Amino acid sequence: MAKQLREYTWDEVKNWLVIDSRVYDVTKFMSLHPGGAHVLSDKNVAGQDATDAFFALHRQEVLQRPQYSRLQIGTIKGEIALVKYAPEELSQVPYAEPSWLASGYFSPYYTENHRQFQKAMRKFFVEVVAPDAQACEDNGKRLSQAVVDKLAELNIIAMRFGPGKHLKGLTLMGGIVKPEEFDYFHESIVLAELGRLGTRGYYDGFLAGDTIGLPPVLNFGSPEIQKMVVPDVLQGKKFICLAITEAFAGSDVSGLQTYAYKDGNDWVINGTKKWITNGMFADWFTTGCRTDTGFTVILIPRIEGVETRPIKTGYSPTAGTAFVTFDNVRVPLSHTLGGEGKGMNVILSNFNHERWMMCCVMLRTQRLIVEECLKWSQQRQVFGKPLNAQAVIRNKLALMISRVEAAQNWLENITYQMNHSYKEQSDKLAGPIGFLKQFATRTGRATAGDATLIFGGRGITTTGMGKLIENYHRGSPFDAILGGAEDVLGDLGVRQAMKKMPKNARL
Ligand code: HEM
Repeated sequence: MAKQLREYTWDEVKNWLVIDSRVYDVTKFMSLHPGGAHVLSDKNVAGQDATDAFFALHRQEVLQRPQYSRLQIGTIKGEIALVKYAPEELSQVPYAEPSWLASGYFSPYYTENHRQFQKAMRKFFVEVVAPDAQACEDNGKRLSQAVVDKLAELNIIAMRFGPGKHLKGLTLMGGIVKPEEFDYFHESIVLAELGRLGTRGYYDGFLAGDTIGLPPVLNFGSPEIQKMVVPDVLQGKKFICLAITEAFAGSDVSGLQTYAYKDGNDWVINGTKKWITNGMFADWFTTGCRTDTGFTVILIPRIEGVETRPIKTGYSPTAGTAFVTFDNVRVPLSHTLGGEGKGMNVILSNFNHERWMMCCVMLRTQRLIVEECLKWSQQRQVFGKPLNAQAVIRNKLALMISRVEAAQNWLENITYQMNHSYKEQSDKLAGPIGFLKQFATRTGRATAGDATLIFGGRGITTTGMGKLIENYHRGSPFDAILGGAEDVLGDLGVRQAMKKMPKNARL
């Protein structure tokens, strides 16, 4: 039964704490307080309005934790709380939401259905995913099966492969959107809500392996292979990953050494793979192999001869990043995806969607960082004034807002093109998506640097006020490397443009 809260007058609360009109009995908590006991009995704090003192040092969510919320014994008579904890609602902080969600702004791209979908998706991410994200980011465990089961129930796993045949007959998000109406803006909304959690390792742990490992099966697998793999992955019963990079070679696919040779009706595979996202818990490995006829992609189940061990990266082990070894692994020839020697085609066809997904997530996290900085620079007092009274801080805010707004507008433009001409993607979209990812990762790291300076010591601390800044600063270099290194992608865009230069173009 919920505790009965009483109303108090200021005279009655001399020994207690009052934060935003809520009265807390901290008598027993004092000696346990991580910030020390005496601060709670200080004459400017105990029995006084400690709202500003509290919010200068703690995130709102501290008071939501059950062990602390139960310290509340009542409220101050006639006063109402000003600070509202409502993470599922649209933020009213300027630029904290993309303009299509900000009141008074208009967008040519989003419909009422996208808005309804966003509302439901936010609620789902806040209520179901966020607690798991924070726990796994901290303890390094893989995302919980309970969350995977929920994702499967709402068909969110299937939605992460974009619009297409795989959605046919499914009820998406309880029926909010019909499979035939689901478009890339819907998918971008799922990704944005994930990015808004601000937990970079968990984002990759959140089935990123499925999103890049399954498309080669969906697009190039035989009907038998698809039957064996696709339903289980979409229902969250099995997991798949993409195993291309090696210690020997990354983007330079010709340098890969994992070798597959034919023996009767089987491939026999030997080699190693490195930096394989979700490899630690994958049941299937969509694997790039050198074969006698060139580069071939082969689907390898976790069977005898397959070993995975964790790689310690700079972000949370919840991503399941693995070093994979294949030791005389035997799989039927029918596990070839896209034909023998035609692996390059399979891999290239994956890239645009992967890079676009990364842009959706990382730009939403970048926007979250802008929101954090706007809030912090308003509430933090330095030299007797809010931090945002300093022109150097406002200058940083100006640049970070401009960067994320520019990238968001570009992202929406590209998403619109994807809705209309996805088939022409390799021709029309590979270059722009490469440029956008380069831009988003550069701006991301610039914003991470600025945000760290705004937050100072808190920006390099994994808990407390600046924890999201610290996570972003540590995680944003991953965006610049995974899915294609930043400078390589810029170069790709220019090379694509060069191919299209009219031969007769002259100054
Ligand atoms: C019910 C009231 C309070 C609760 C539940 C509480 C809880 C906490 C917690 C959990 C932390 C660890 C850091 C974090 O997770 O953010 C912390 C740190 C701290 N608290 Fe409190 N606190 C309360 C009130 C206050 C008040 C009124 C003050 C003083 C003005 C205060 C001063 C501090 C300080 C100085 C730190 C260390 C901050 C840092 O490391 O940056 N706390 N508190």
